[in-house]
Amino acid sequence: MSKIRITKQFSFETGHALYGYDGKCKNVHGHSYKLSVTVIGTPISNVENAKFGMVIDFSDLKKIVKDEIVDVFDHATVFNKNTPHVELAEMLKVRGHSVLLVDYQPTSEMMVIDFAEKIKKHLPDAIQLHSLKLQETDTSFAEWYASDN
Ligand SMILES: Nc1nc2c(c(=O)[nH]1)N=C([C@H](O)[C@H](O)COP(=O)(O)OP(=O)(O)OP(=O)(O)O)CN2
Ligand SMILES: [Zn+2]
Repeated sequence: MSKIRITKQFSFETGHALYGYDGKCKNVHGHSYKLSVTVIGTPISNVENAKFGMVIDFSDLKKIVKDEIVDVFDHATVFNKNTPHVELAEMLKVRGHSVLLVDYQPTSEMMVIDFAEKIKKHLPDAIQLHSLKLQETDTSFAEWYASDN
């Protein structure tokens, strides 16, 4: 049976700031991120299986990405926990704002690496993560490919 790639697309609104960056993105600002998740596998060939003909049910893939990424990052502001932005994050948190402290600079490159690790952990054994595309703006995106890593 042929190997097939399937893709599901997601979107979420997230704030961030690039501490130490030499441009306007050092300021707290936000993006309407778009994430495309592509997995690869062989369509299930057992007619008795409710998922017959599917690599993975799109809704199962959706649940993984929603639980691990979309619901965590949507309407949160992401800061690098290794910078003085931790103080700002704490102030926002105590006032009830949704803040995420991550162990990396929250560029699209580093976020897509984080997302790849999170998704891989939850995929069934027979399915591999093929690639991710994280679009920060209409003109800027980062891609992760299993074949590159
Ligand atoms: N390699 C990277 N460069 C930049 C990142 C990033 O994640 N990786 N992020 C930013 C900012 O957070 C922000 O996304 C600005 O990006 P930019 O494409 O420069 O946005 P603009 O609106 O200025 O772009 P247009 O050219 O007007 O579409 C900065 N760099
Ligand atoms: Zn940005």
